[in-house]
Amino acid sequence: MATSTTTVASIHDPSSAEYKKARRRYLKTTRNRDNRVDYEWTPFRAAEKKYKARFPPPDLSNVLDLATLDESRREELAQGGWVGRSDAVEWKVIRLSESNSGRKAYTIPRIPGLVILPSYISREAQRDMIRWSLRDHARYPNETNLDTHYIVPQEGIWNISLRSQQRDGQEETIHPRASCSSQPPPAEIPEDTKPGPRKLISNPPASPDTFQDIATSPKAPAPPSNTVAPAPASSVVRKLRWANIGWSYHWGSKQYDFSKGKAEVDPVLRGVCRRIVQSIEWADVYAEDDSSQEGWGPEGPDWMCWDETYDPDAGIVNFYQTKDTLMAHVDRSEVCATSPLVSISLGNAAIFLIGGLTRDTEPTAVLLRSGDVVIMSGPACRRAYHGVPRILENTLPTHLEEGDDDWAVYADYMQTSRINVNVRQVFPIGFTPDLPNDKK
Ligand SMILES: O=C(O)CCC(=O)C(=O)O
Ligand SMILES: [Fe+2]
Repeated sequence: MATSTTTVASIHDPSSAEYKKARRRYLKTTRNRDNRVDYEWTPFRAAEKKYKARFPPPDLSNVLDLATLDESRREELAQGGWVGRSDAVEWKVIRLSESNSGRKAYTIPRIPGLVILPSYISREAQRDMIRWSLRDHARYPNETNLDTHYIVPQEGIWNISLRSQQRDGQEETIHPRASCSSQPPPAEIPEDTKPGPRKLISNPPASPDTFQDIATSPKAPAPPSNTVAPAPASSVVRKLRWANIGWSYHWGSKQYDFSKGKAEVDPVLRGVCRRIVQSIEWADVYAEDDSSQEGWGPEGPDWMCWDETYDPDAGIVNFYQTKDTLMAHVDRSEVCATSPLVSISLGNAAIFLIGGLTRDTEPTAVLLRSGDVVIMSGPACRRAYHGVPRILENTLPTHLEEGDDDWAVYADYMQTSRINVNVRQVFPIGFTPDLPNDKK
């Protein structure tokens, strides 16, 4: 059974061993660093730097933490000692349909179109989604970041790694895609499997006019690195960073590859996302916003029809280890530029930053905990810069440390992980992209 290794608040307590260790490490690694504040930093970059800092641990008093309003999440809040504030930014409660008793939905007036639903996913459903992400989804035929550099058998890295553990000491080896048997150990870890910020490429936004070009000229995928050595399955599983949902998308080139055809979005996940979108009283999100008519495209706002027209066809499952970050970016590869993007957080908590249409807008920081759902919708939010500068270590809630049957192996992985299930709509319903006949 997995156990929490750090006592509550230790990294925040100057007399604790953890605090002293972090300080020593900080002094050692920053000895020769130029510590001047860079005045060239955009407000977004400055916020990323602030929350990434290992020492001293960042102050979260400007981070919106809606879990602090919920008595039933007290224990969760105490884990790791990372707590933000409910009054860090102005918010409003909006209506949810009746079937959602006990749940709440919030909007942030400074980011029209952003909806936060704390603790929307039940504890049981969180465990099911974690199992699904690792065991059922991060495997053939869905693409993962590992496929670029490793030959991962069809059952997927999670199942192979589990089988290896059960065989007592006889670890299965995962082989690199590029042959490197005569090579020395890798000097450099390939970008796709490296912890830390992802390298993101900026592409022009997708639109009904540009997508046909994209569909017919996908960028070549990155070549496999020839510095990757064979590795035991249990270490490769920790290098899993993403697994694709629906339409094929490559994080490296930030483009959909429509030529690969359309894969089904898991029906349970699709149902969860549609129920969430259908539950929200969108008039509470948009009707009172003065600028609500702008930026929607030629036919104007369409939020009134989302209960019928919202249907996700793509997405990504992100797997973070506690040192990983996701740099500021805009998700603009989808033709539907205003349709809701549903983002589900599982496992350790994270700081989520969301700003505006450029990096010059000061971002709002939101503490996302396991079971929280964020919706990014509409012109002001769907194409706003956002990122994840910090996974908050030791914040795995107890309901994910304990579970029945097979849960122990998941609890062990989740001890240092966060999973984000990020679901999007690329095309309006009824729109059939013009693809080669065999791919439709
Ligand atoms: O991990 C998150 O909360 C956000 C992920 C994200 O922005 C993305 O997958 O595009
Ligand atoms: Fe994103």
